[in-house]
Amino acid sequence: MDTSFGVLFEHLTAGRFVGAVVIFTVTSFIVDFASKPSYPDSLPRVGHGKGFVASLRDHWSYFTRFQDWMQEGYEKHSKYGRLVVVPSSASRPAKIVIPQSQTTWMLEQPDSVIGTHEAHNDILYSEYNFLGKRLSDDVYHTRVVHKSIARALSALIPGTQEELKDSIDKVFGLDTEQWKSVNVWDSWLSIVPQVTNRMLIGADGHVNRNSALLESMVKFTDCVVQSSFLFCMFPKSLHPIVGPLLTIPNWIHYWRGAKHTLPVIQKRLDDMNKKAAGDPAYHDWLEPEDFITWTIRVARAEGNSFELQPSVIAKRLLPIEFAAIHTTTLTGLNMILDLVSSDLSLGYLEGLREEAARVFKEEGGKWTKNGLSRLYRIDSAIRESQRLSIFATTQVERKVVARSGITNPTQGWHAPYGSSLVLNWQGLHHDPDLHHEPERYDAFRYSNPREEYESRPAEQKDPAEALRLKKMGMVTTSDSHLAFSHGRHACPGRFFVAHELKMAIAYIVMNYDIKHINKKPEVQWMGQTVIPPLQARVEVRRRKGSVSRSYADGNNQDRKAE
Ligand code: HEM
Repeated sequence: MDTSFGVLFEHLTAGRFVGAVVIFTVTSFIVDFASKPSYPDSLPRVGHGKGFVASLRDHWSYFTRFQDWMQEGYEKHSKYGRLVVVPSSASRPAKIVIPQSQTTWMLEQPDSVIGTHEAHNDILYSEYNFLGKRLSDDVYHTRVVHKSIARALSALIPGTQEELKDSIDKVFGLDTEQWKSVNVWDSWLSIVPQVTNRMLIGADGHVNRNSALLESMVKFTDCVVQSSFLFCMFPKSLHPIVGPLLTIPNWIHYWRGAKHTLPVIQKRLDDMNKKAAGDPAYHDWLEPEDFITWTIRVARAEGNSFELQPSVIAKRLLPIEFAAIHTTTLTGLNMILDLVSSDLSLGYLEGLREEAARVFKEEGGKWTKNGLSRLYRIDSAIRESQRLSIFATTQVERKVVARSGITNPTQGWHAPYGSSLVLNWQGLHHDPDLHHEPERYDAFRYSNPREEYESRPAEQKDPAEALRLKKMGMVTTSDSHLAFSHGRHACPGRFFVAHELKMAIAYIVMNYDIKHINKKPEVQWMGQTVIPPLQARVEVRRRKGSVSRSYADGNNQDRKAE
C-alpha cells in the first residue's frame, strides 16, 4: 500500500492501538478532572480527600461506598447545619450536600441560577437516553405535566380504577381456594405500566393494555437506568463517542413502542383538528383526558409546531414513562413488603381493609377525589413506607448554572458554576430528631392524629389544626419528607400517583388475603441507587365472595388489544 492510509496501517500494531486507546482514555479523565468545578478547600468533605489520585480512588469506590459517605456526611456535618462535599462517579462533579436549614433557600433560587432540568439531564444523560439534544434541552413534557395533570385528576379516576382492577385480577388471580406465590416486583411491573399508559395514551382500542407496547416501554426505562450507570464510568469527554452506541437499545425500544403509539397520536391529532374546525360530526366528541391531549393543547396554546409532530409526541411519552414506571413500582413494592413484614399484632392489614371497605361502600363502589381523600390509613401507610424505604440516597439534585456561581447569604460559602447541589434523602428520613423511632414502619403514623381529630365533636375542631393535619397527607412535601422532592419542581405526578396507589392498595386489601413474611428482604446499593429485592415473593389468595362482588366497575377485557 502506498497511500498515506496504507502507511498508517503498516505501522498500526495491536500494542500501539491499545497504547493509543489507553493514552486517549487517561487524557480524557485528566481533561474531565480539570474541567470539573473546584470546591473551596475549607468545605468539609468525606471520601479519600482532595487531589487527582484521591479522586480516582473516590470514583472507584463510588459504586460501593456512596451510601456510607452520605450517612457519614449527615452524621458529622448535615445534622449540625453544615454542608459537606461527597464524592461522585467519574463523569460527575462531587456533590455538595445542602443541610436541612438551607433547603428552602436552595429550592427557591431562580432556574437561571440553580437549574433543575440541567441537573436531571446530567444525571440521566438525557441527550442520549431520551433520543436527542433538542428534546432534552427543552423539557416541554415536564411543562405539560405541571400544567395539566392536577386539573385532570377527577377525570383520570374512573380509567385508573378500571385498569387497576383488570391488571391486579390478572396478576394476583381469582382463585379463592389456593394460595398463589407472586413475585412482588414483577407484579407491580405488570400493574403500573398498564395504568400509567391509560393516563398517557388513553383507552382507544385498549392500546394501553397491549403487551408489546408495555414491554417496550418497560425495557426502554430499564435501558435508561442501565446506560446511566455505564455513562457514569466514562469521562464526560468520551460521551459523544460512547453515548450513541450505549443508547442503541433505547432507539430500538422506542421504535417498537411507537408502532403502537403513533396511530393513536395521529388519530387524536385528526380528531382534535376536526373538532377545532367545527366539524358537526365532532359536536358531542370530548377530548380524552390524557398526556397526548394535554401535549397537543399546550403546543397549540404556545404555537409550537415542532411539538405537534406525531414522532415528537411519541418521544415525549418516553421521559414520562421513565418518571412514572420505576418510581411507582418501587413505591408499591416497598409498601407491600413493609406491610406484610410488620408485626401481625399491630393489625395494619385489617385496619387498612376496614377503612377501604367502609369508604368504598360510602362511595357506592366508584372512587371519587373526595372518597380517596378520606383513605387516611392507606395514605399514611404509603407515606410511611416512602419515608422509611427510600430507593435513592438523594433524588433531589440541582446544578449551579449561573456563570458566576452562587454564594449562600447565611453561611457565606460559594458554589462555583457547574456545582452539583443535593439534599440527603436518606439522612433526613431516618433522623431520630425529625421522626420518632425512624427505623420502625409505623403504618398509621400520620393517620392516627387525623382520625383522632375527625372523631372529635364539632366544637372541639379547629380549622387551623385541620389544615396542619391535612399536611400529613402523602402528597405534602417538606424539607424533612422528600419522597416527591420539595419546592416548585416537586414531582407533579404525585397527585395522580397518590390516587393510583391508594386505589391499588384498597383493591388489594379488599379482595386478597396476603400471608405475613417474617422479615423484609434486604436491599443492596449501587452508587446512589438501590437494587431492590427483585426476587421477593408473597403469597396471595382471592378472598371468598370477592369475585362476584363488584368492588370496581372496571371493564375487565383481555389485555391483548392487538
Ligand atoms: C411514586 C411515584 C413517584 C415518585 C416517588 C416520584 C418522585 C419524583 C422526584 C423525587 C422527582 C424529582 C424532583 C426534583 O428534582 O426536585 C420527580 C420529578 C418528576 N416527576 Fe415524579 N415521581 C413519581 C411518579 C411520577 C409520575 C406518575 C409522573 C407522571 C405523571 C411523574 C412525573 C414527574 C416529572 C414530570 C418530574 C419533573 C419535575 C420538574 O422537573 O419540574 N412522577 N418525581
